[in-house]
Order: sequence, then structure tokens, then C-alpha cells
Amino acid sequence: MSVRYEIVAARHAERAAAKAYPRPRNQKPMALHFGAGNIGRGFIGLQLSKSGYEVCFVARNETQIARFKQRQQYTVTYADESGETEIVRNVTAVHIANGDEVKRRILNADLLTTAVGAASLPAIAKTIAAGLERRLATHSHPLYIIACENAVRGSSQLKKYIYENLSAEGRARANRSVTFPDSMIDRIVPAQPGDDPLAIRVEPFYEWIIDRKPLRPDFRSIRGAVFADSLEPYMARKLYTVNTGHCVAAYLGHLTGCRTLQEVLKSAPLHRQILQTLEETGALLVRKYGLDPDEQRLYIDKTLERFANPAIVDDVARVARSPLRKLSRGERIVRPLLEAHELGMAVPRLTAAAAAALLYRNADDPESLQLQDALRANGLSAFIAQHMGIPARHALHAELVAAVDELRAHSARS
Ligand SMILES: NC(=O)c1ccc[n+]([C@@H]2O[C@H](COP(=O)([O-])OP(=O)(O)OC[C@H]3O[C@@H](n4cnc5c(N)ncnc54)[C@H](O)[C@@H]3O)[C@@H](O)[C@H]2O)c1
Ligand SMILES: O=P(O)(O)OC[C@@H](O)[C@@H](O)[C@H](O)[C@H](O)CO
Repeated sequence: MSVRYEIVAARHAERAAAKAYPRPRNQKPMALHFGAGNIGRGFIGLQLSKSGYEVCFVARNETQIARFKQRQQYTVTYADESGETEIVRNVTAVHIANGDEVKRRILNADLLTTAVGAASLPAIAKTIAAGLERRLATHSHPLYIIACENAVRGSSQLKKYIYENLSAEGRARANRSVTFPDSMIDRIVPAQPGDDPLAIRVEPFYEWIIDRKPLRPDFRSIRGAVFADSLEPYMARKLYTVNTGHCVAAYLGHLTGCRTLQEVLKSAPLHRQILQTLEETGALLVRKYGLDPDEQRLYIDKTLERFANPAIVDDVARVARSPLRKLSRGERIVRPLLEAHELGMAVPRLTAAAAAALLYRNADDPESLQLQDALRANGLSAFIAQHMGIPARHALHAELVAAVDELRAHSARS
């Protein structure tokens, strides 16, 4: 193909794309969602479809993509006594490696969401930037990009990765028409057994809180989402209760040979330890983020009930996954440890939970093997200082080392 032909073809494509806006009134708004995994199908796709969007998943699994294209719908079943099932309609999918199709979808999207795992944001940012570059050269229709990950200010993180891959002109244009509201999502969607690659089973509870500040009047509301002027307290409450509690349950449960969260919560001593840890982080949330103590107590009780939900089977391995991420400084273990310490609050249970995380090893979890390799190669103290960001001079450092020693001694005895 000659260079001249390519230029003419590209201009033709851009002119055709420019005509796509404004979109005909009868056409549904379009959402492009990266990651057709548990939360993508079990929460984000469902809410977007209910909000009137046509949803296209950007996925990696060929079988799943073929089924999406063929059926254009899938089912979500609620894990409670009702056993109710909803049909999610107006969905399709495209493979992440199909660059042209992904770009075309980005060109026409009104909303772009992600649920790929925080570690995959840099990788998908490249793909999104390539699509944005083309879109922004063509039209300036507003686009909202919301990362729905367990990550602090995930959309802002994604924005940074996308901007690193945009040209200077692309960045200037993106500043005018692309908005990245941060959000917090909560729904337990365990790994799904079964033959159907699309059907999904979810707990009935959900929370999706979106930062209201950057939204303009053109933002199309999302069914079930709540808009908050300050995301921080909601984010901290969820991270330090649901995710810290989950971690404690999974890492302590793993040490005692439990395979599911349901099994862990049935053990009275483990249940007590999880509760006591959440009382520590709860006290921190009340003090630092001004939460109401009674409401926090109810939130903790509800959270433990959700963990124990007998209508789902949530593997310890899923909840414990990626311990290097979970042991990093801004995450669910170290962040509340440091904040509590700064305020002079004692957190022995949380320290013990951190020790359990440090001992986590599962042959199927590559991060857990890296963690154990790092501990073997450089020692516990170096890991606590370098990876967890708690230097040797910090009082918590010695407390953590002591907690790990105690847990190792205890494991050796039992
Ligand atoms: N499952 C839950 O209970 C839950 C609840 C709240 C938040 N989250 C968060 O949602 C995110 C997704 O979690 P999940 O449980 O759905 O995980 P999952 O493994 O079920 O789904 C992730 C999906 O992203 C896809 N993916 C990963 N990297 C990709 C890439 N580079 N390109 C294209 N696709 C890619 C995977 O193929 C997979 O389908 C995580 O950030 C998680 O912390 C999960
Ligand atoms: O997804 P992760 O690995 O960050 O954390 C595991 C679980 O704690 C998490 O997925 C919860 O189920 C979820 O955050 C509930 O909303």
C-alpha cells in the first residue's frame, strides 16, 4: 500500500468518524468496558446496561468474546434466598488485540470503564491512548473514563498512564473533553465455576460511589451509583473494612488450612480475630475520617455477614491474591497501620494480620512466590523497609518483625 494511499484512506476514515457526531437521537449511548471478568460482568456491565448503555467489553478470552457476539446478552444471578436472575442485554465484546476495532469503539464511546486489576492499568492505558489520539483528532464529544478497581484514586492513576502515552497535542485536547472521575466500587463477586463463560453469580449488596466534583451537566447518570463531593471517607471505609477484613480472613485462613471464606468465618477464633482487627481500623476511621461510631459498627457487622454469605463460595486464594500489591504502602494493610501509628493508636491485631500476609505462599499465585523469594534473598527487614515503606528506624518495623517471628514460631509448634 503506498504512503499516499494510506494518507488518503486515513483522512477518509477521519471524515467518516467526524460525521458520527452528533449521534442520531435514537441511538443508545455507548460504553466501552475493559475486562470481562467477575466484577466487569457481575457489576459494571450490569449497571451500565440498566442505565441504557450499549455495552462493549474489551476482553482477552476468545470463547467469551465469541459468546458475547453471538448472544448479545448474559445472566446475573443473585446469591441469596431469592436466587433471582437478571438478563443483561445490549452487550457485545471485542478482543483487546484487535487494535482497529478497539480504536473504532473508543471513537464512538460516551463512557469508558475498566475492571482489569490495578496492575493491568499501565498495559491497557497504551491501548486507550492510541484510541484517544484518533478520537481527539476527529471530534471533541465529551468522554468520561472511570476505573472501577480496588485502587486508591484509580481513575487518576489511569489518567497518568494514558497521558504518558499521548502526544502533547493529544494531552491538550484530552484536557478539554476527557474527564476521569475517581470512584469506589464494592460487591463481592467470587471466581465463577461452571460451563457458561458469561453467566455470573453475585452477592446482592453493592456500592458504587463516584466523585461528583469533576462531573459536568452532560454526564449521564449511572443506575445505582451514588455521587459524593468527597470520595476519601468512603474509599477509606471500604478499603479498611471490607478489604482489610478480607485480607485478615484470607491470610489467617490460609495459615490454618481453610480453602474458602465461608470456612474461615465459621471458625470462632478466626471470626474473633477478624472482628478485633476491624475494631482497630474502625477506631481509626472514626478518629481520622470522622465516621459515626455506631454506623461503623453496623458496617463492620454487615461486612462480616457478607464475607460469610453461605450462598457463595469465595476462595481464600482469590481474596489473598497478589500479596505484593496488598502489602504495598498505599494499600489495605500498610496504609491503616501507618495512619494509626501516626495518631498514636495501638493496632496489634492489624500488625498480626500483616505478619500473616508476609507468610503467604501459594504455588498458583506468582506474587506470593516473588514475595517469598524476596524474603529469602534479602531478608524480612529489607522487605518491610523497601516494599512496605516502613524504614528500620520506624517503631512499626520492629513490631512487624516480632509479629512475623511469633507467627513462624507458632506455626512451627502447631
Ligand atoms: N471480584 C470482586 O469481588 C471485586 C470487587 C470489587 C472490586 N474488584 C476489583 O475489580 C478489578 C477486577 O477484579 P475481578 O475480580 O473482576 O478480576 P477478574 O480476574 O475476574 O477479571 C479481570 C479481567 O480483566 C482482564 N484483563 C486483565 N488484564 C487485561 C489486559 N491487559 N487487557 C485486557 N483484559 C485484561 C482479565 O482477562 C479478566 O477477564 C480488580 O481491580 C479488583 O480488585 C473486584
Ligand atoms: O480484588 P482484590 O485482590 O483487590 O481484593 C480481593 C477482595 O478483597 C476484593 O475483590 C473484594 O471481594 C471486593 O473488594 C469487594 O468489593
